[in-house]
Amino acid sequence: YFDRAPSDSSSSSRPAADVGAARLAAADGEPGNWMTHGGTYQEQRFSRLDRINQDNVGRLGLAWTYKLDLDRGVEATPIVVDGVMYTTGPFSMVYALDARSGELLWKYDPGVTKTRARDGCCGPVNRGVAVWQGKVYVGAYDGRLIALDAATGEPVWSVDTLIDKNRSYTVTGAPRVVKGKVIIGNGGAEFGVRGYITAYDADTGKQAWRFFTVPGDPAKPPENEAMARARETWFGDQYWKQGGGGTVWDSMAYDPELDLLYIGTGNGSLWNRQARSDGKGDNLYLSSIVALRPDTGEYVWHYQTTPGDQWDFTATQTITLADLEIDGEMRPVLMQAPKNGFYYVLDRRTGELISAEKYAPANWAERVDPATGRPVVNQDVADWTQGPRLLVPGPLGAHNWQPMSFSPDTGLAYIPVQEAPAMMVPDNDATFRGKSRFQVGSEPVALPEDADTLAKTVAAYKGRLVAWDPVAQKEVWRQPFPSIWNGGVLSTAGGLVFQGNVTGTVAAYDAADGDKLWEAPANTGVVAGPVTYEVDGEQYVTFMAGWGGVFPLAFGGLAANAKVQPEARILTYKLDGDATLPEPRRRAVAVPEALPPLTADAATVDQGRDLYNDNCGLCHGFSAMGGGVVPDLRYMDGDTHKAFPGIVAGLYQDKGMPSFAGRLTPEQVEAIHQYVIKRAHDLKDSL
Ligand SMILES: O=C(O)c1cc(C(=O)O)c2c(n1)C(=O)C(=O)c1cc(C(=O)O)[nH]c1-2
Ligand SMILES: [Ca+2]
Repeated sequence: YFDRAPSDSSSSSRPAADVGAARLAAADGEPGNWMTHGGTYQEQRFSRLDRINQDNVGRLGLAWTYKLDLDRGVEATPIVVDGVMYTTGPFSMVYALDARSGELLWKYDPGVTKTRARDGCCGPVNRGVAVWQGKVYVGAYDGRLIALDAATGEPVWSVDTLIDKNRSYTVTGAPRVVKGKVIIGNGGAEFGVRGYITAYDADTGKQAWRFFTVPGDPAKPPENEAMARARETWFGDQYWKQGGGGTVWDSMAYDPELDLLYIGTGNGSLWNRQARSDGKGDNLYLSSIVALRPDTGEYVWHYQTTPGDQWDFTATQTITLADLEIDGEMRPVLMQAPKNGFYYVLDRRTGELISAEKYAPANWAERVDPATGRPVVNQDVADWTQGPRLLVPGPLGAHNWQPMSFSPDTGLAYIPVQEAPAMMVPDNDATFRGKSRFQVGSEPVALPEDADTLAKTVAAYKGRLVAWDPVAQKEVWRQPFPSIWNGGVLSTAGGLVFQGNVTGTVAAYDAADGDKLWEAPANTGVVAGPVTYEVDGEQYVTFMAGWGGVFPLAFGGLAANAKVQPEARILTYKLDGDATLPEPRRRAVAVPEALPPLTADAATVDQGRDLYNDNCGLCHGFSAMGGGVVPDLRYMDGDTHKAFPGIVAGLYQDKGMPSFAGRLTPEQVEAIHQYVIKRAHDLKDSL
């Protein structure tokens, strides 16, 4: 019953040619494939395959590995159709491989300009492709949506999805295909953009509809009724200059019976509501789940998880559909564990709140009031526009994009939970500063520079895999990790939960009680969500390995307990697999014997710190502590120090280091350099 009825045409016809509405809607009936981002339209990331199960999972070994071209963050969920795997690597490169052997069938590099990496918050990551009727769709980091021939990887069509080249939009999410339309959003709400999502005809690339998530130019009439209603919840005219936010950068799900497409929207842009909306208003449709008609993009309902968001509390985390028995009644629900720390169960027909409870510590709100469906916000604790505040969770969230899973067998959700508090310091006068700038309405982010405080902060960053009962709204078991930023999750009918983690391993747990049943090295931190599939009667489990994303880039100083080398590789396991994992690639990371002297006075170093954190910190690590993915500047050798002004002016553009000429004066570059030299001395002194 698990295997698809063999058809004469399927072997001889073009790859994935018959992946269409009927096959996708019934995807749970053919678990040998993994045909959509979340496994099925319900996005449960649960597989009915059980050849690999609790009794034999200890026998898992590598079936094959495949090294990706670029060692940067790997966040893709592979798609597997009829024995072929379609997946992506950094900078939106697409790979098609024989799912049995890992043999490369074709590769497609969209040629994203490497310096574009600066235009996104979290690195040139990509979360995977969609497949539909013989085509493979990828959203390129620079905003193009590209259709490839599934047989050859040749481009069939390409459209530019971006509306404004003067704003830093990027695409990191996986497209979804619903009823012949490819749907893609974008990111950029840390850079001043207006969020939207667009649907394109899957055959031709012709635009079908676009839904904006926040209102547009206040001088013009609203685009539609949903925008008219949203506008009443925004104040002043700043939001339009600041972008507004609400980017749809990751999650979607679809209910074919209700014919509703669910999208998750992101944070406000700027984060600071004082600077964005006169400090008031719900600011619809930020941090919301919005239900749309997939044919037209017409608004049907919304539920806002974080009204008036000012904490980067995106509601872009996994949207999972399931049927749950609640108070004796089967309810069609939608579940999400967004950044804000509450686990939401909604009725997906109407958006009505069924329940919401904290799945992790959260100090911004007391609880969600079931009568109003709204959070009871701790204004004094959480409103950092009134002054510096320690936020729990901070902007990294109690759960980020790493996908959660839901098992209908156990009735439990499996969530990569994290504790990542953050101190926010306001800049209430912030205004839009132009493209390619991280701008949220705060003072530049800084990490502790003294060893004791840093160690305490590192220790406060805790990660765990949590099994959550969504009916009782309570934790059932947990598996702790030494840091945050653990991988996405897969659960199976074999009673297993699979997850990679920051310690550089991949593992399987007992879905019922969390006991670890299997573990294997990955050489690198694993953040992507694993998948499982079956070919010729053999079940495989694939992890996309490769350390990256926002935590190692920006907060590398807190990743001391993580396996930070960014080796990008596909790891596929089967029972009794005997392939070997190549030796980890070692990087020479020694502080040079002779460091340039620190010549600047304290005031200049302070200026250099702010300039560094504002201009360099998001990629090279705040407070000049790298996370392994791009160079940690404290380790620069003598020649690099000599070339420093030239590098900042564009010498290494081919390596992805953009030019800051025109943004920074030579004096400012020198102040930054002096700060980096100071941090190199700090490091050397601490060894
Ligand atoms: O607001 C946005 O537009 C936006 C976009 C993205 C993205 O596209 O990757 C992230 C975030 N926000 C974000 O807040 C966040 O924590 C985050 C983590 C990551 C990642 O890939 O590691 N992306 C993003
Ligand atoms: Ca964000």
